Amino acid sequence: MFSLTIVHNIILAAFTIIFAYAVLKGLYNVFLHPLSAIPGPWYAAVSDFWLTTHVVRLEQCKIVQSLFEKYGPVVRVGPNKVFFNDLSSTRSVYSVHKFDKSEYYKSLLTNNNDHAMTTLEHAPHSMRRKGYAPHYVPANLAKFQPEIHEPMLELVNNVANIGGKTSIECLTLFRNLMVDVLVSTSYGYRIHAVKKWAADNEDPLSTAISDFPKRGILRSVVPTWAWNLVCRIPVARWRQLCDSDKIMAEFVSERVYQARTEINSGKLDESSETTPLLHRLLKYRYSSTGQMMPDSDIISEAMGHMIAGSDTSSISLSYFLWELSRRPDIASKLQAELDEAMPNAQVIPDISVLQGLPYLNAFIKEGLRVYSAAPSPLERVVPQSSMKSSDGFDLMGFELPAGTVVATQAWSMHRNANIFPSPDRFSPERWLENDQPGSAERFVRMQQNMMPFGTGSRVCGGQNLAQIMLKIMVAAMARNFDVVAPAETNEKSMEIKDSFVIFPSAMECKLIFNPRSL
Ligand code: HEM
Repeated sequence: MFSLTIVHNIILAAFTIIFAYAVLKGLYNVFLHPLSAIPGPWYAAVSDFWLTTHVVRLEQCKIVQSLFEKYGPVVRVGPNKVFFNDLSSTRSVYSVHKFDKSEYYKSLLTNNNDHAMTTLEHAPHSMRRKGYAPHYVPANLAKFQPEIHEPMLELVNNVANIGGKTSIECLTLFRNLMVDVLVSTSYGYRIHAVKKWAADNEDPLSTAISDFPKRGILRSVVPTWAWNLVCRIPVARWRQLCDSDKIMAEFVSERVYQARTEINSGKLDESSETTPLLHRLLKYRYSSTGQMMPDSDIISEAMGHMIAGSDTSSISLSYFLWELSRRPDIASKLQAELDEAMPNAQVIPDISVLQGLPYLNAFIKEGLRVYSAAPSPLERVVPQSSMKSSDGFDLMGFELPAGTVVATQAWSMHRNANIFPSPDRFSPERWLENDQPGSAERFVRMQQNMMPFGTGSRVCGGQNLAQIMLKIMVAAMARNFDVVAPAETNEKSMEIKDSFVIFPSAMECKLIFNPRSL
């Protein structure tokens, strides 16, 4: 009896101390913390809990936007986190000072190893980037057009065969197309994911790529011991999701092994006009050490590109096509331009022709503004000594100490009504040149505020490929089909949710493609 009372009192005392500590810490964070002068809701300053509740409800971008609307362009969103919505601060953080990334990015590791996206520090990142960057320059990508056109036209023919009789789930279809393109341009290998889709066969790699982010979210909220246990649950679909990292790693490892064997046996076709990404990486030496890139780095890097490139592009295109289904005015202008530029709907013109089509390009710019696939805060950390001030970093008059996490988000930069009037309206026309006074200046301001691919030294490494793919996919689909949304695809099902990348709330985008009389 006596010992029970002691235990009871000890527990009570422990709870009281923890509670008192939490209250004092909260009060310190709100009133005495070096960031306490920064506007924002007091409950966000107390702890990270409030923002996390919105992250798990998949609505971080919208909630942050509502804070900017209420508190202005600098907002404290957590005890140690400040987000801003301002062009010159964006330049300063991402392009001039090139702050390192925050720990958040480690949740995107592939094969438990870094790739360009997850390498936090500037110097090691820059070494990695030099290895892959030459692959994505426009002149090199243009050489891969046959590898892109082939699965694209195969997809068009398969969709035409369905003849608009049933709706098609676009996220899956276009992810398969991206997987075909990424696998052939990265490894010089054909996986035929679109063909498998047409035959109603699932492609395990494509499924693994789509499962990987979901696995990442689950993995980050479950402790390792519990994760190892739940992954043993003998349900095939569940095991597939748990193993998505492994499935991708095995696929890429096989490609590395195959390419090394070809190189060592002198069988590699050096005369080929195109060099897949993998072959570049296999020959790449880190500039600082002169060492070859180790296989583990090559594998995680290549996996990182497959993940970064497939869902982002397929989600963007799905939203673009949904917009076409709702806006016959836009669809008819786009089709009129494409009918002229693509007299034969089964022949995709050279990319230089598509790049010269004003309405297509305006449509894609507006699509990237409204339906940016990765519009989330891009977190960086104020370094120990920043060049702006000896004590910290001056963000629009607020002194931020070293270690503060700072970020801006494309979602808000793209919805600034001073730069983009009626920002919620989808209007390709805003990107078309006109002879109204001030039009050129307005155009420059809009360009400066666009950041669908991020900005500065960590800008999307594959943005040129994404741009090429979006142009080809929109041109081929809009030239060949009229897009109609079935009743199940509507404002509610397509409501944007975000978890770094966006997706429709229904997790699908079903559309009907009626073949046009060509
Ligand atoms: C519409 C499609 C795409 C969008 C919206 C998009 C968006 C982004 C964004 C916003 C970042 C910057 C992340 C940050 O600063 O934290 C990024 C990084 C990256 N993206 Fe993309 N991306 C797209 C397509 C692609 C494609 C097709 C590839 C390549 C196959 C790719 C490869 C990468 C890589 C490698 C990085 C890391 C860059 C680095 O730090 O060196 N992305 N992407």
